[in-house]
Parts: sequence; C-alpha cells; structure tokens
Amino acid sequence: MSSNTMIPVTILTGFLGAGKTTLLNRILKAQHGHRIAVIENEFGPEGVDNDLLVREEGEQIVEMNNGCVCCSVRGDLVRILDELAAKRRTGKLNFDRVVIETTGMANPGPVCQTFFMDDSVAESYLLDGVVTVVDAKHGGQTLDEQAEAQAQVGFADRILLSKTDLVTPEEVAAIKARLVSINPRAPVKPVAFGDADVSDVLDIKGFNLNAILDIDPDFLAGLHEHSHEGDVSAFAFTSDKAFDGAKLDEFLSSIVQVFGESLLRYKGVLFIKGMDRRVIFQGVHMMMGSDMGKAWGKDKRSNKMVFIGRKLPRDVILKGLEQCLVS
Ligand SMILES: Nc1nc2c(ncn2[C@@H]2O[C@H](COP(=O)(O)OP(=O)(O)OP(=O)(O)O)[C@@H](O)[C@H]2O)c(=O)[nH]1
Repeated sequence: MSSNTMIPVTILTGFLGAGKTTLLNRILKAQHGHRIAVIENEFGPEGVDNDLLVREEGEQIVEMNNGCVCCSVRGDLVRILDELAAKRRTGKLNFDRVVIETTGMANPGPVCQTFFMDDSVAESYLLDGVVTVVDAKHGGQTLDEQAEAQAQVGFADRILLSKTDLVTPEEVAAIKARLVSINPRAPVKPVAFGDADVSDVLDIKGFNLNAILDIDPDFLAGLHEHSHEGDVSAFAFTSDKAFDGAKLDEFLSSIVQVFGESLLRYKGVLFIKGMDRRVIFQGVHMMMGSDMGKAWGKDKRSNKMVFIGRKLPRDVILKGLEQCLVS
C-alpha cells in the first residue's frame, strides 16, 4: 500500500487522570469531518494482567453521529488493528483514521513499536504522532515519581497541558519549562477540559515527515546545552557537512543495538553524500527506519537529528556522529 492509502494513527497518552478521556470525548463529538476509529487500549502492563485477570474479549463498536467510530476493546492490539483494517477494506466500517488511548500507567513505547514491528499492522497503518496530556496540577509530582510519566513526555510530538485553571500562571510556567527540558521537540499547549484544536491532535505528521524540523529549521538552535533533570533527556546533532552514508549506517545500527532500550525516540533530516534528496530517519527503541524526503534543490544542505532517551551517553553519540561526516 502506498502512504496515501495508509490509515494514520494517533497515540494519545498521559498519566492517570490527566484528561485523556475528556479530550477524546470532545474530539468524538466535534464536527471536524474526520471519521475516527477510537481504540481504548485497556491492556495492563504487558504480560502481568493478561495472566492474572480473566479478560473480557470481544469489542464494542459504537458509531457516533458525526461519523466517528468508538471502539472499546480489550486484548491484543495487533489483532484489533488487523480486524479494523479488514472491516474497512470490506466496507463494513468506514473510518479514515485511528486514535488509540493508552492506559495511563504505561510507557507508550510498546504501542509505538507495534507500528514498526508488526508486518500486517505496518502494511495498513502509519503512525502519525504521539499526543501526551499532562496535568498542570499533579503533573510535576507524577514526573518525580513515575518513570512511565517521563517516558510519556519523552515520546510526545505534542504536549497538551490540562487543568491550568487549577494552578497559578507561575506554576504553569514552571511545569512548561520542565516539560521543555525533558522534551524540547514537542510544542506545549494549554487545553481546558479537553477543548483542543483538532489540528493539535490529528494529522500532526510527527513521526513521518519531521514536520517540526522541516518547518522550523531554527527549532534546534540552542538546544545542545539543555540541562536535564530526571532520567529522560534530549539532545540534538546538527552539521552542514554531509554524512558518509555507509559509516552512518554502521554507527547508527550499533547505537541502536547497544542503547535501544534507553532510546525513546530519535528522528532527523539527513544530508548524505551523493544523495539529491533529504533522507528522513526516525525510530523508537531498536526499530529504526528511513525514507527519502524532499529533494534538496537549491536549499542549504544540513543534518539535523534529535535523540530522546533515558540516561543516554550524549557525548559518545555526538562524537560518533561527528566521525561519520565526510571530512
Ligand atoms: N479543572 C480541570 N479538570 C479537568 C480538566 N481536564 C480534565 N479534568 C478533569 O480531570 C478528571 C480526569 O479526567 P479524565 O479525562 O477522565 O482523565 P484520563 O486521563 O482519561 O484518566 P484515566 O483514564 O484514569 O487515565 C475528570 O474529572 C475531568 O473532568 C481541566 O482542564 N481542568
């Protein structure tokens, strides 16, 4: 399937009670012209409660009057995605995108990986972006205490800050600064009782087109020296020199082998020697992929990469990348 027949998927994450369901309900009721299939992902932490709990299989599909399809499912995400794609192909269900609400306690990494790792899923679906809701009142404490909450912020392409009505403007500024230090890549926007712009949630092309890097080339300027708190941090690599494609390939494969566990997200626009087009590379943990981007044409050629992860050896990675440049 070509990318324009693929079904875009948004992963909606955020800690318990952050306001995910409030946001989803708004989106499900608004008149936006999208036919969204919502998957309420109620799996617990992998393995554990599948073994401990007797799961209610089966699913409940409700069609809303704006054309959205709400699909509450428990169980295996891959199976559900395959079933939905099959129903769409045979005309039994009509939807043009999927939103997955993940359980608040979980690291969204495994859900993201599904879209790279599982062949049948990767054939029909395209991961559009990760949207994370953070509670302005309790978010700070949650980030202190829960590694999963940090991962949710680290994975985000967009961060929506809920409950700003419950705190002072100073407190809003403080939590915003903290979110930016964990993930400088994701714009942070306040959202009151789920009242987000649909365009902040859907079709953000966070994962595929590197929208941020393409639209705002200065986004990464000044990002190198970010100081980080907690475990999750980000850093960028930029250079106007071309990469030696073979060297880079080898280096990135080894980085991903060794640090895949700690790498939450990485993405970039690459300037490779001998290539007339941009190469867009991105990944989650060990799953790395690349695509051809726009032709460089007369644009100034340069490399921009961002790495987000837990306790990453920033200097080792930056130095290694430097050595892959054509001298
Ligand atoms: N004051 C205030 N309350 C909000 C806001 N957004 C959501 N809430 C409330 O926060 C509570 C939790 O919201 P939910 O949408 O259920 O949160 P959730 O992230 O889906 O929660 P889980 O499903 O438990 O993970 C509800 O009582 C909401 O009404 C907001 O902007 N301001």
